[in-house]
Amino acid sequence: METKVLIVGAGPSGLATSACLTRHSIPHLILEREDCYASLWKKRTYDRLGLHLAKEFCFLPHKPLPPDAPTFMPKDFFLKYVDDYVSQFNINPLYHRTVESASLVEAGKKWRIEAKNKLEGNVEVYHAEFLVVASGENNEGYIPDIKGLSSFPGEIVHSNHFKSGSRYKSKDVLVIGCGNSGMEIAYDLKEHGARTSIVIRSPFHVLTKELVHRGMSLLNYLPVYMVDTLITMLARLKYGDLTKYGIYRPPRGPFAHKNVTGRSPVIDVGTIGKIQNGEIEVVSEILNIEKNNVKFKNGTEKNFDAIVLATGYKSAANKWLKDYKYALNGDGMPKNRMPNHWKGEKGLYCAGLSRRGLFGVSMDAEAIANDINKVITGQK
Ligand SMILES: Cc1cc2nc3c(=O)[nH]c(=O)nc-3n(C[C@H](O)[C@H](O)[C@H](O)COP(=O)(O)OP(=O)(O)OC[C@H]3O[C@@H](n4cnc5c(N)ncnc54)[C@H](O)[C@@H]3O)c2cc1C
Ligand SMILES: NC(=O)C1=CN([C@@H]2O[C@H](COP(=O)(O)OP(=O)(O)OC[C@H]3O[C@@H](n4cnc5c(N)ncnc54)[C@H](OP(=O)(O)O)[C@@H]3O)[C@@H](O)[C@H]2O)C=CC1
Ligand SMILES: O=C(O)C(=O)Cc1c[nH]c2ccccc12
Repeated sequence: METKVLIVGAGPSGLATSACLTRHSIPHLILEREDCYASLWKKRTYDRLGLHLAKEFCFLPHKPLPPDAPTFMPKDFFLKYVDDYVSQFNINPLYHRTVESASLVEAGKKWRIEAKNKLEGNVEVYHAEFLVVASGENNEGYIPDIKGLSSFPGEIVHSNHFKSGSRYKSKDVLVIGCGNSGMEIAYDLKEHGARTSIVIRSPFHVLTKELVHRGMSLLNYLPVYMVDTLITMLARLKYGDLTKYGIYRPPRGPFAHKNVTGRSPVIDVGTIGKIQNGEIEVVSEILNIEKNNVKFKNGTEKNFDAIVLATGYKSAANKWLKDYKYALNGDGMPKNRMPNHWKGEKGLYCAGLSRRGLFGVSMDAEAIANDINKVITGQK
Protein backbone atom coordinates (compact mmCIF):
# COMPACT_ATOMS: atom_id res chain seq x y z
CA MET A 1 0.00 0.00 0.00
CA GLU A 2 1.21 3.53 -0.82
CA THR A 3 0.85 6.53 1.48
CA LYS A 4 2.49 9.93 1.78
CA VAL A 5 3.32 9.64 5.50
CA LEU A 6 3.46 6.50 7.61
CA ILE A 7 3.36 6.84 11.40
CA VAL A 8 4.47 3.94 13.61
CA GLY A 9 2.51 3.91 16.87
CA ALA A 10 -0.88 5.29 17.97
CA GLY A 11 0.16 6.70 21.33
CA PRO A 12 -0.17 10.43 22.06
CA SER A 13 2.73 11.15 19.63
CA GLY A 14 1.20 9.28 16.69
CA LEU A 15 -2.26 10.72 17.35
CA ALA A 16 -0.94 14.29 17.68
CA THR A 17 1.12 13.95 14.49
CA SER A 18 -1.95 12.60 12.68
CA ALA A 19 -4.10 15.56 13.80
CA CYS A 20 -1.43 18.06 12.70
CA LEU A 21 -1.03 16.35 9.29
CA THR A 22 -4.82 16.36 8.83
CA ARG A 23 -4.86 20.12 9.38
CA HIS A 24 -2.45 20.39 6.45
CA SER A 25 -4.60 17.89 4.45
CA ILE A 26 -1.63 15.53 4.17
CA PRO A 27 -2.63 11.88 3.64
CA HIS A 28 -1.15 9.43 6.13
CA LEU A 29 -1.57 6.07 7.87
CA ILE A 30 -0.91 4.98 11.45
CA LEU A 31 0.15 1.41 12.20
CA GLU A 32 -0.39 0.23 15.78
CA ARG A 33 0.58 -3.17 17.17
CA GLU A 34 -2.14 -3.25 19.84
CA ASP A 35 -5.94 -3.28 19.46
CA CYS A 36 -6.37 0.32 20.68
CA TYR A 37 -4.77 3.77 20.65
CA ALA A 38 -2.87 5.12 23.71
CA SER A 39 -2.08 1.51 24.63
CA LEU A 40 0.65 2.48 27.12
CA TRP A 41 -1.89 4.52 29.09
CA LYS A 42 -4.71 2.01 28.72
CA LYS A 43 -2.90 -1.28 29.23
CA ARG A 44 0.56 -0.77 30.68
CA THR A 45 0.10 1.62 33.59
CA TYR A 46 -0.87 0.86 37.18
CA ASP A 47 -4.39 1.59 38.42
CA ARG A 48 -3.62 4.52 40.70
CA LEU A 49 -1.61 6.47 38.11
CA GLY A 50 -2.56 10.11 37.71
CA LEU A 51 -0.77 12.78 35.71
CA HIS A 52 2.11 14.28 37.64
CA LEU A 53 2.33 17.37 35.52
CA ALA A 54 -0.25 20.15 35.63
CA LYS A 55 -2.85 20.41 32.89
CA GLU A 56 -1.15 23.27 31.06
CA PHE A 57 1.64 20.81 30.14
CA CYS A 58 -0.57 17.81 29.29
CA PHE A 59 -2.66 18.48 26.20
CA LEU A 60 -2.26 17.67 22.52
CA PRO A 61 -2.09 20.16 19.61
CA HIS A 62 -5.17 22.05 18.41
CA LYS A 63 -7.48 20.91 21.21
CA PRO A 64 -7.57 22.57 24.62
CA LEU A 65 -8.56 20.50 27.65
CA PRO A 66 -12.17 20.92 28.79
CA PRO A 67 -12.67 23.88 31.16
CA ASP A 68 -13.55 21.55 34.06
CA ALA A 69 -10.19 19.69 33.83
CA PRO A 70 -8.60 19.47 37.29
CA THR A 71 -5.05 20.85 37.60
CA PHE A 72 -3.73 17.30 38.02
CA MET A 73 -5.83 14.95 35.90
CA PRO A 74 -6.62 11.37 36.88
CA LYS A 75 -5.67 8.84 34.17
CA ASP A 76 -9.30 8.33 33.09
CA PHE A 77 -9.93 12.04 32.65
CA PHE A 78 -6.92 12.29 30.35
CA LEU A 79 -8.03 9.18 28.43
CA LYS A 80 -11.50 10.66 27.90
CA TYR A 81 -9.78 13.73 26.40
CA VAL A 82 -7.76 11.42 24.12
CA ASP A 83 -11.01 9.67 23.04
CA ASP A 84 -12.49 13.06 22.13
CA TYR A 85 -9.29 13.98 20.30
CA VAL A 86 -9.45 10.83 18.18
CA SER A 87 -13.12 11.47 17.28
CA GLN A 88 -12.61 15.17 16.56
CA PHE A 89 -9.73 14.58 14.15
CA ASN A 90 -11.28 11.37 12.80
CA ILE A 91 -8.11 9.38 13.45
CA ASN A 92 -8.31 5.75 12.31
CA PRO A 93 -5.16 3.78 13.08
CA LEU A 94 -4.74 0.31 11.59
CA TYR A 95 -4.59 -1.96 14.62
CA HIS A 96 -2.90 -5.33 15.22
CA ARG A 97 -0.04 -4.24 12.94
CA THR A 98 3.43 -4.71 14.41
CA VAL A 99 6.02 -2.93 12.31
CA GLU A 100 8.88 -5.39 11.92
CA SER A 101 11.12 -3.57 9.46
CA ALA A 102 11.53 -0.25 7.71
CA SER A 103 14.25 0.61 5.24
CA LEU A 104 15.05 3.11 2.52
CA VAL A 105 14.42 1.97 -1.04
CA GLU A 106 14.26 3.49 -4.54
CA ALA A 107 17.66 5.19 -4.23
CA GLY A 108 16.76 6.69 -0.86
CA LYS A 109 13.51 8.27 -2.04
CA LYS A 110 10.99 6.03 -0.29
CA TRP A 111 10.54 4.01 2.86
CA ARG A 112 9.47 0.37 2.65
CA ILE A 113 7.70 -0.78 5.79
CA GLU A 114 6.78 -4.34 6.67
CA ALA A 115 4.12 -4.93 9.30
CA LYS A 116 2.88 -8.21 10.69
CA ASN A 117 -0.91 -8.31 10.72
CA LYS A 118 -1.49 -10.15 13.97
CA LEU A 119 -5.10 -11.03 13.12
CA GLU A 120 -4.45 -12.44 9.66
CA GLY A 121 -0.97 -13.76 10.40
CA ASN A 122 0.45 -12.30 7.16
CA VAL A 123 3.03 -9.58 6.49
CA GLU A 124 1.82 -6.37 4.85
CA VAL A 125 4.06 -4.06 2.84
CA TYR A 126 3.68 -0.27 2.84
CA HIS A 127 5.57 2.43 0.93
CA ALA A 128 5.78 6.02 2.15
CA GLU A 129 7.73 9.19 1.35
CA PHE A 130 7.90 10.16 5.01
CA LEU A 131 8.25 7.90 8.04
CA VAL A 132 7.44 9.08 11.58
CA VAL A 133 8.77 7.00 14.48
CA ALA A 134 6.16 7.40 17.26
CA SER A 135 6.72 4.07 18.97
CA GLY A 136 7.61 5.63 22.32
CA GLU A 137 10.54 6.03 24.68
CA ASN A 138 8.68 3.66 27.06
CA ASN A 139 8.38 0.97 24.41
CA GLU A 140 9.95 -1.92 26.29
CA GLY A 141 10.63 -2.54 29.95
CA TYR A 142 14.34 -2.40 30.76
CA ILE A 143 15.41 -5.49 32.70
CA PRO A 144 18.85 -5.14 34.27
CA ASP A 145 21.32 -7.95 34.55
CA ILE A 146 21.10 -8.77 38.27
CA LYS A 147 23.15 -11.73 39.47
CA GLY A 148 20.88 -14.65 40.35
CA LEU A 149 17.61 -13.00 39.30
CA SER A 150 16.63 -16.07 37.29
CA SER A 151 16.94 -18.27 40.41
CA PHE A 152 14.21 -16.26 42.20
CA PRO A 153 11.23 -18.63 42.53
CA GLY A 154 8.58 -15.98 43.30
CA GLU A 155 6.75 -13.61 40.99
CA ILE A 156 8.85 -11.08 39.08
CA VAL A 157 6.86 -8.32 37.43
CA HIS A 158 8.06 -5.28 35.50
CA SER A 159 6.34 -2.01 36.43
CA ASN A 160 4.64 -1.89 33.03
CA HIS A 161 2.63 -5.00 33.97
CA PHE A 162 2.00 -3.98 37.58
CA LYS A 163 -1.64 -3.03 38.18
CA SER A 164 -2.20 -2.88 41.94
CA GLY A 165 -0.75 -3.98 45.26
CA SER A 166 -3.97 -5.80 46.16
CA ARG A 167 -2.49 -9.19 45.21
CA TYR A 168 0.45 -8.81 47.57
CA LYS A 169 -1.23 -8.41 50.99
CA SER A 170 1.06 -9.71 53.78
CA LYS A 171 3.75 -10.63 51.24
CA ASP A 172 7.37 -9.48 51.37
CA VAL A 173 7.89 -7.49 48.20
CA LEU A 174 11.09 -5.91 46.89
CA VAL A 175 10.77 -2.96 44.52
CA ILE A 176 13.93 -2.47 42.46
CA GLY A 177 14.19 1.10 41.15
CA CYS A 178 13.22 4.40 42.71
CA GLY A 179 12.06 6.53 39.79
CA ASN A 180 8.46 7.73 39.71
CA SER A 181 7.19 4.19 38.97
CA GLY A 182 9.09 2.46 41.78
CA MET A 183 8.25 5.08 44.38
CA GLU A 184 4.52 5.07 43.57
CA ILE A 185 4.33 1.28 43.33
CA ALA A 186 6.06 0.96 46.73
CA TYR A 187 3.40 3.29 48.17
CA ASP A 188 0.61 1.25 46.57
CA LEU A 189 2.03 -2.04 47.86
CA LYS A 190 2.24 -0.69 51.41
CA GLU A 191 -1.31 0.70 51.21
CA HIS A 192 -2.45 -2.83 50.30
CA GLY A 193 -0.70 -4.42 53.25
CA ALA A 194 2.49 -5.75 51.67
CA ARG A 195 5.75 -5.59 53.62
CA THR A 196 7.62 -3.36 51.21
CA SER A 197 11.30 -2.65 50.60
CA ILE A 198 12.76 -0.43 47.88
CA VAL A 199 16.27 -0.43 46.40
CA ILE A 200 17.86 3.03 46.22
CA ARG A 201 21.31 3.19 44.67
CA SER A 202 21.74 6.66 43.04
CA PRO A 203 20.95 10.26 43.98
CA PHE A 204 17.65 11.79 42.86
CA HIS A 205 15.51 14.84 43.55
CA VAL A 206 12.28 14.57 45.53
CA LEU A 207 9.64 17.23 44.87
CA THR A 208 5.88 17.55 45.22
CA LYS A 209 3.71 17.94 42.13
CA GLU A 210 2.92 21.48 43.27
CA LEU A 211 6.65 22.33 43.43
CA VAL A 212 7.18 20.93 39.92
CA HIS A 213 4.18 22.94 38.72
CA ARG A 214 5.53 26.11 40.30
CA GLY A 215 9.00 25.44 38.89
CA MET A 216 7.73 24.78 35.37
CA SER A 217 5.67 27.99 35.45
CA LEU A 218 8.65 30.02 36.72
CA LEU A 219 10.84 28.67 33.92
CA ASN A 220 8.84 30.94 31.59
CA TYR A 221 10.39 33.95 33.34
CA LEU A 222 13.56 32.86 35.14
CA PRO A 223 16.73 30.97 34.17
CA VAL A 224 16.97 27.29 35.12
CA TYR A 225 19.60 27.82 37.85
CA MET A 226 17.41 30.32 39.69
CA VAL A 227 14.33 28.10 39.51
CA ASP A 228 16.42 25.13 40.65
CA THR A 229 17.80 27.04 43.64
CA LEU A 230 14.36 28.17 44.74
CA ILE A 231 12.61 24.82 44.23
CA THR A 232 15.41 22.85 45.93
CA MET A 233 15.23 25.20 48.91
CA LEU A 234 11.45 24.72 49.19
CA ALA A 235 11.86 20.94 48.86
CA ARG A 236 14.45 20.98 51.67
CA LEU A 237 12.02 22.87 53.89
CA LYS A 238 9.28 20.35 53.13
CA TYR A 239 11.24 17.10 53.45
CA GLY A 240 14.25 17.97 55.62
CA ASP A 241 17.39 15.86 55.40
CA LEU A 242 16.67 12.52 53.75
CA THR A 243 20.26 11.25 53.66
CA LYS A 244 19.67 9.02 56.70
CA TYR A 245 17.25 7.06 54.50
CA GLY A 246 19.83 6.73 51.72
CA ILE A 247 18.23 9.50 49.66
CA TYR A 248 20.78 12.01 48.34
CA ARG A 249 20.18 14.91 45.94
CA PRO A 250 22.25 15.08 42.72
CA PRO A 251 24.66 18.02 42.46
CA ARG A 252 22.60 19.65 39.67
CA GLY A 253 19.18 21.11 40.45
CA PRO A 254 16.03 19.19 39.44
CA PHE A 255 15.32 20.98 36.15
CA ALA A 256 18.97 21.14 35.06
CA HIS A 257 19.23 17.42 35.94
CA LYS A 258 16.14 16.68 33.82
CA ASN A 259 17.57 18.69 30.90
CA VAL A 260 20.99 17.04 31.03
CA THR A 261 20.12 13.41 31.90
CA GLY A 262 16.43 13.14 30.92
CA ARG A 263 15.74 11.80 34.43
CA SER A 264 12.68 13.32 36.08
CA PRO A 265 12.63 14.26 39.73
CA VAL A 266 10.60 11.90 41.90
CA ILE A 267 7.22 13.51 42.40
CA ASP A 268 6.29 12.27 45.84
CA VAL A 269 2.86 10.70 46.27
CA GLY A 270 3.35 9.97 49.98
CA THR A 271 6.15 7.40 49.74
CA ILE A 272 8.66 9.65 51.52
CA GLY A 273 6.37 9.88 54.56
CA LYS A 274 6.14 6.07 54.64
CA ILE A 275 9.93 5.80 54.40
CA GLN A 276 10.35 8.35 57.22
CA ASN A 277 7.94 6.54 59.53
CA GLY A 278 9.48 3.14 58.77
CA GLU A 279 6.52 1.64 56.89
CA ILE A 280 8.64 1.26 53.76
CA GLU A 281 12.20 0.04 54.16
CA VAL A 282 15.03 1.41 52.02
CA VAL A 283 17.66 -1.15 51.01
CA SER A 284 20.96 -0.63 49.19
CA GLU A 285 22.08 -1.92 45.79
CA ILE A 286 21.68 -5.66 45.20
CA LEU A 287 24.77 -7.84 45.38
CA ASN A 288 23.10 -11.06 44.29
CA ILE A 289 19.95 -13.14 44.54
CA GLU A 290 19.87 -16.79 45.54
CA LYS A 291 16.39 -18.29 45.37
CA ASN A 292 14.20 -16.15 47.74
CA ASN A 293 17.19 -14.60 49.46
CA VAL A 294 18.48 -11.21 48.33
CA LYS A 295 21.88 -9.95 49.50
CA PHE A 296 22.56 -6.21 49.49
CA LYS A 297 25.85 -4.34 49.10
CA ASN A 298 25.70 -3.00 52.67
CA GLY A 299 25.91 -6.55 54.02
CA THR A 300 22.23 -7.07 54.88
CA GLU A 301 20.07 -9.84 53.39
CA LYS A 302 16.37 -10.70 53.37
CA ASN A 303 13.88 -13.19 51.90
CA PHE A 304 11.19 -11.94 49.50
CA ASP A 305 8.04 -13.43 47.95
CA ALA A 306 7.88 -11.11 44.93
CA ILE A 307 10.00 -8.60 43.03
CA VAL A 308 8.79 -5.55 41.11
CA LEU A 309 11.28 -4.35 38.51
CA ALA A 310 10.63 -0.61 38.32
CA THR A 311 13.88 -0.27 36.42
CA GLY A 312 12.71 1.95 33.57
CA TYR A 313 12.16 1.62 29.86
CA LYS A 314 13.86 1.77 26.51
CA SER A 315 12.99 2.76 22.98
CA ALA A 316 13.01 -0.32 20.78
CA ALA A 317 12.79 1.49 17.43
CA ASN A 318 16.22 0.31 16.29
CA LYS A 319 15.00 -3.28 16.27
CA TRP A 320 12.74 -2.63 13.28
CA LEU A 321 14.12 0.61 11.81
CA LYS A 322 16.98 -0.70 9.71
CA ASP A 323 18.13 2.74 8.51
CA TYR A 324 17.81 4.30 11.94
CA LYS A 325 21.04 6.27 11.57
CA TYR A 326 19.17 9.00 9.65
CA ALA A 327 17.41 10.06 12.87
CA LEU A 328 18.38 7.88 15.84
CA ASN A 329 21.46 6.73 17.69
CA GLY A 330 22.28 3.20 18.82
CA ASP A 331 19.82 3.41 21.74
CA GLY A 332 16.86 4.23 19.52
CA MET A 333 16.82 7.81 20.82
CA PRO A 334 17.26 10.99 18.71
CA LYS A 335 20.79 11.57 17.45
CA ASN A 336 20.23 15.31 16.99
CA ARG A 337 20.27 17.59 20.00
CA MET A 338 17.33 19.69 21.07
CA PRO A 339 15.65 21.66 19.56
CA ASN A 340 16.17 19.69 16.30
CA HIS A 341 15.91 16.19 17.81
CA TRP A 342 12.66 15.41 15.90
CA LYS A 343 14.13 15.91 12.43
CA GLY A 344 16.07 13.23 10.66
CA GLU A 345 17.19 12.95 7.06
CA LYS A 346 15.60 11.25 4.04
CA GLY A 347 12.05 11.90 5.22
CA LEU A 348 12.59 10.28 8.62
CA TYR A 349 11.22 11.92 11.78
CA CYS A 350 10.73 10.98 15.44
CA ALA A 351 8.04 12.20 17.81
CA GLY A 352 7.93 11.80 21.58
CA LEU A 353 11.54 10.72 22.11
CA SER A 354 12.83 13.81 23.92
CA ARG A 355 11.96 12.80 27.50
CA ARG A 356 9.74 15.83 27.92
CA GLY A 357 6.39 14.10 28.47
CA LEU A 358 3.20 15.16 26.70
CA PHE A 359 4.45 18.71 26.40
CA GLY A 360 7.37 17.49 24.28
CA VAL A 361 5.06 15.19 22.30
CA SER A 362 2.89 18.14 21.20
CA MET A 363 5.84 20.26 20.17
CA ASP A 364 7.39 17.42 18.13
CA ALA A 365 4.09 16.62 16.35
CA GLU A 366 3.55 20.21 15.25
CA ALA A 367 7.15 20.65 14.13
CA ILE A 368 7.08 17.41 12.12
CA ALA A 369 3.78 18.17 10.34
CA ASN A 370 4.92 21.71 9.53
CA ASP A 371 8.21 20.42 8.14
CA ILE A 372 6.56 17.72 6.00
CA ASN A 373 4.12 20.33 4.71
CA LYS A 374 7.02 22.61 3.80
CA VAL A 375 8.80 19.82 1.89
CA ILE A 376 5.62 18.81 0.04
CA THR A 377 4.56 22.33 -0.90
CA GLY A 378 8.14 23.20 -1.85
CA GLN A 379 8.15 20.17 -4.17
CA LYS A 380 5.04 21.29 -6.03
C1 LIG B 1 3.95 5.15 33.95
C2 LIG B 1 4.11 6.37 33.08
C3 LIG B 1 3.48 7.56 33.42
C4 LIG B 1 3.64 8.71 32.65
N1 LIG B 1 3.03 9.86 33.06
C5 LIG B 1 3.19 11.01 32.34
C6 LIG B 1 2.55 12.24 32.73
O1 LIG B 1 1.85 12.31 33.74
N2 LIG B 1 2.73 13.35 31.98
C7 LIG B 1 3.49 13.30 30.85
O2 LIG B 1 3.59 14.33 30.19
N3 LIG B 1 4.11 12.15 30.46
C8 LIG B 1 3.99 11.03 31.18
N4 LIG B 1 4.61 9.86 30.79
C9 LIG B 1 5.46 9.88 29.59
C10 LIG B 1 4.82 9.19 28.37
O3 LIG B 1 5.89 8.70 27.66
C11 LIG B 1 4.00 10.14 27.51
O4 LIG B 1 2.95 10.64 28.26
C12 LIG B 1 3.32 9.53 26.28
O5 LIG B 1 2.67 8.32 26.53
C13 LIG B 1 4.28 9.35 25.14
O6 LIG B 1 3.53 9.04 24.02
P1 LIG B 1 4.12 8.28 22.77
O7 LIG B 1 3.03 8.21 21.77
O8 LIG B 1 5.42 8.91 22.36
O9 LIG B 1 4.49 6.83 23.31
P2 LIG B 1 3.52 5.67 23.81
O10 LIG B 1 2.43 6.22 24.64
O11 LIG B 1 4.42 4.64 24.41
O12 LIG B 1 2.88 5.08 22.46
C14 LIG B 1 3.63 4.35 21.51
C15 LIG B 1 2.69 3.43 20.73
O13 LIG B 1 3.44 2.79 19.69
C16 LIG B 1 3.06 1.43 19.61
N5 LIG B 1 4.17 0.68 19.02
C17 LIG B 1 5.41 0.51 19.54
N6 LIG B 1 6.19 -0.23 18.71
C18 LIG B 1 5.43 -0.53 17.64
C19 LIG B 1 5.66 -1.27 16.44
N7 LIG B 1 6.85 -1.84 16.18
N8 LIG B 1 4.64 -1.38 15.55
C20 LIG B 1 3.43 -0.80 15.78
N9 LIG B 1 3.16 -0.10 16.90
C21 LIG B 1 4.14 0.05 17.82
C22 LIG B 1 2.77 1.04 21.06
O14 LIG B 1 1.93 -0.08 21.13
C23 LIG B 1 2.11 2.31 21.60
O15 LIG B 1 0.70 2.30 21.47
C24 LIG B 1 4.46 8.68 31.51
C25 LIG B 1 5.08 7.47 31.16
C26 LIG B 1 4.92 6.33 31.93
C27 LIG B 1 5.64 5.07 31.55
N1 LIG C 1 2.37 9.83 37.17
C1 LIG C 1 3.37 10.08 36.37
O1 LIG C 1 3.42 11.11 35.73
C2 LIG C 1 4.46 9.09 36.22
C3 LIG C 1 5.47 9.34 35.33
N2 LIG C 1 6.43 8.43 35.09
C4 LIG C 1 7.48 8.75 34.12
O2 LIG C 1 7.75 7.63 33.30
C5 LIG C 1 9.14 7.56 32.98
C6 LIG C 1 9.71 6.23 33.43
O3 LIG C 1 9.78 6.20 34.86
P1 LIG C 1 10.28 4.93 35.67
O4 LIG C 1 9.52 3.76 35.18
O5 LIG C 1 10.26 5.25 37.10
O6 LIG C 1 11.79 4.72 35.15
P2 LIG C 1 13.12 5.59 35.42
O7 LIG C 1 14.01 5.32 34.27
O8 LIG C 1 12.80 6.99 35.75
O9 LIG C 1 13.74 4.93 36.74
C7 LIG C 1 14.35 3.68 36.74
C8 LIG C 1 14.87 3.37 38.13
O10 LIG C 1 15.40 2.06 38.14
C9 LIG C 1 16.66 2.08 38.77
N3 LIG C 1 17.46 0.95 38.33
C10 LIG C 1 17.73 0.55 37.05
N4 LIG C 1 18.50 -0.55 37.07
C11 LIG C 1 18.72 -0.87 38.38
C12 LIG C 1 19.46 -1.88 39.05
N5 LIG C 1 20.13 -2.82 38.38
N6 LIG C 1 19.47 -1.87 40.40
C13 LIG C 1 18.82 -0.93 41.11
N7 LIG C 1 18.10 0.07 40.54
C14 LIG C 1 18.06 0.10 39.17
C15 LIG C 1 17.24 3.42 38.41
O11 LIG C 1 18.26 3.74 39.30
P3 LIG C 1 19.64 4.42 38.82
O12 LIG C 1 19.34 5.89 38.73
O13 LIG C 1 20.57 4.07 39.89
O14 LIG C 1 20.00 3.82 37.48
C16 LIG C 1 15.99 4.29 38.60
O15 LIG C 1 15.80 4.58 39.96
C17 LIG C 1 9.79 8.74 33.72
O16 LIG C 1 9.92 9.80 32.83
C18 LIG C 1 8.80 9.02 34.82
O17 LIG C 1 8.87 10.33 35.31
C19 LIG C 1 6.46 7.23 35.75
C20 LIG C 1 5.50 6.94 36.68
C21 LIG C 1 4.43 7.85 37.01
O1 LIG D 1 6.67 12.43 33.51
C1 LIG D 1 7.82 12.60 33.10
O2 LIG D 1 8.76 11.96 33.49
C2 LIG D 1 8.11 13.58 32.08
O3 LIG D 1 8.99 13.36 31.29
C3 LIG D 1 7.39 14.84 32.13
C4 LIG D 1 8.28 15.98 32.42
C5 LIG D 1 8.74 16.87 31.51
N1 LIG D 1 9.49 17.81 32.16
C6 LIG D 1 9.51 17.55 33.49
C7 LIG D 1 10.14 18.20 34.53
C8 LIG D 1 9.98 17.70 35.81
C9 LIG D 1 9.22 16.55 36.00
C10 LIG D 1 8.60 15.88 34.95
C11 LIG D 1 8.76 16.39 33.68
